[in-house]
Parts: sequence; structure tokens; C-alpha cells
Amino acid sequence: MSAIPSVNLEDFISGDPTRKKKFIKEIGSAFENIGFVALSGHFLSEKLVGDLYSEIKKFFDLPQETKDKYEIEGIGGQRGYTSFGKEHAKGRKEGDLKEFWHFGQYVENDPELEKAYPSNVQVAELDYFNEVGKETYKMLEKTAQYVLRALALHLELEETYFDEYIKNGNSILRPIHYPPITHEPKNAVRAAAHGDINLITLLMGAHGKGLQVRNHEGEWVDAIAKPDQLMINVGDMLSRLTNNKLKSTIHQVVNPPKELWGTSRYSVPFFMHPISEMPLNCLDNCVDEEHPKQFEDITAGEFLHERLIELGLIKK
Ligand SMILES: O=C(O)CCC(=O)C(=O)O
Ligand SMILES: [Fe+2]
Repeated sequence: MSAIPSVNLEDFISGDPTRKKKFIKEIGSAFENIGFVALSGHFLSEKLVGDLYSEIKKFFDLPQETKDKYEIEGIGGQRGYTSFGKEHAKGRKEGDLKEFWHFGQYVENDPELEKAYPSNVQVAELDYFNEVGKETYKMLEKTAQYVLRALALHLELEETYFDEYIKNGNSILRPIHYPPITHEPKNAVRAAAHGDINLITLLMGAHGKGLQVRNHEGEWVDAIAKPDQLMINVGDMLSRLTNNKLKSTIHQVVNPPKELWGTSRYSVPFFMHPISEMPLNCLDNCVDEEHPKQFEDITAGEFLHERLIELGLIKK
């Protein structure tokens, strides 16, 4: 497969059973094959997207000393700012050529969980940044909920199977800035080849060249979304749960050609995580003689902890 398939979420929520089935089939087979789809018909308005980009550009343009105030020790970069070059892909030493911000869950009606998650960090210098981040978080979470409902049906589970696990889940909205490249990077790339940790990722900003996806044949395929599309992919948690029926595909962000070194890239992934108690044990109906169980039983919380160590974000 050499192109990323497109789907429209409006088919799923239309109320028309034929369109709903069509959506489930399209997204199900895309995730069994290349692990990525481009999705339109989501819940983000053009105004919200415009406002978000304008706020995150303002944030990354702040003086370095100001941004450094928001890099909080001891929480593994789970909220607030992570400075340039800090995160590296699993198995690599060179840091990626990026800085980023994390918005986390806005917990409702669960004081225990509210205490368990680190608090969101408020940027004092920008009036609207925190508000627009929250609104984007909510709209992407809602979009992801419907995508997971479609996947639940594809996997022959109850439509609402994931709902209890994603309510107040540990999802992260990550605006990323890849700054202009000023000198020949030795081995570093904007984002080295990796699989995402979480259930699914909804990516805003994959509109220019840069993001590439590795297909079954081992070739790198450009993943470019149309202006109204989000790129959505399967993460390692969903791939474990489905015994690799749904594929968490390796992807990367390559450096631009030299004539474009002077330009920044901004992208905003939403990493949909469940609550940490969710078991990621392979589903019974994804294991049979032909598909022996490939993964040990583990919870989402344990798996996340393991991976944050491997990414250099928390110490053992
Ligand atoms: O910047 C992008 O387009 C993708 C980033 C990505 O894959 C990630 O942060 O996991
Ligand atoms: Fe990724």
C-alpha cells in the first residue's frame, strides 16, 4: 500500500447504517494494513485550529528563559514545556530536533484521579493559550471517542467498549515546534523512526512534507493530509490489545531539503491514552492458532512507565 486512505467521520455519526458500516470497514482495513488514515468530518472548527496555531507560535517565540520556567522537574515532561533535543526515540541516543508543550486531562468528577495526574501548567504570558489548548483537547478527545467506537465494532466488541477506559484518560495534547535548522545535523532528525505508545494518535498539522510512514514492504510513504483532515494512527497499546491485528506503524519526521532549513514545522499530535488501570491483555477474539498471543499481559499504566524510561523522559 503506497497511499494513506481517507475516511469521513460524518459517515459514522450520520445515523445511516450503510454509511456507518462503510466507515467501520474503511477504517478497520486501513488500520489492519498501513495503520494510518486521513480523517475529515471531525469536531475541530477552522477558527479553533487557526487560534491554536497562533497561540502555540506565540509560545514558542517567547524568550528561552521564559519557556524554561515551564519545564517542570520530576514529572517526566508530562505537563508543560520540554526543551529542544531532550526526547529521543526508543533505542536512540541523539535527541529529536524539537521542543514541545503538553496539555493533559481536565479531570471531571473524580477527585482521586485529579490528584494522581500532574496539574496542567498555566502560561502567564499568554491570555488565550491555556483556554484554546483546553478546547482543542476536548474536541480531539471527542473525535477519538467516536473513532474508538468504530474500532470496537470492527473488533466485534460492544460499541462503547473503550468508553469507560478513556473517560478521564491520561491523554496528552502535544504542540510541537521543529525550529529552523541552522547547521548540518550529525545524526539527528526532526523525529526519529518510532511507534506511538498510546491507543490512537490524532495528528493536526501533517499538511506539508515531512511525516513518513513505513509500509509492509519497508518503504517510506509520505503522509500528507488535506487542510480539513487529521492524520490518525494506531499506537502500541492498541496493537498489543488486538494482538497486532491493528498495526502500530513506524513513522518519522524527516529534515527538509537544505533550501527549506530556514522554516519551522509546527504539528500537534493528540495521544489518546486510557486510564492507567486499563488491561492491555490481548483480546480473546484476536488470539487463535494462526495468531498466537504475541504480548505479555500488562496494564496501560505499567506500559507507559516502561516507555517513558526508554524515551529518556524519566529515570529508572
Ligand atoms: O510532527 C509530526 O508530524 C509527527 C510527530 C510524531 O509522530 C510524534 O510526536 O509522535
Ligand atoms: Fe508519532
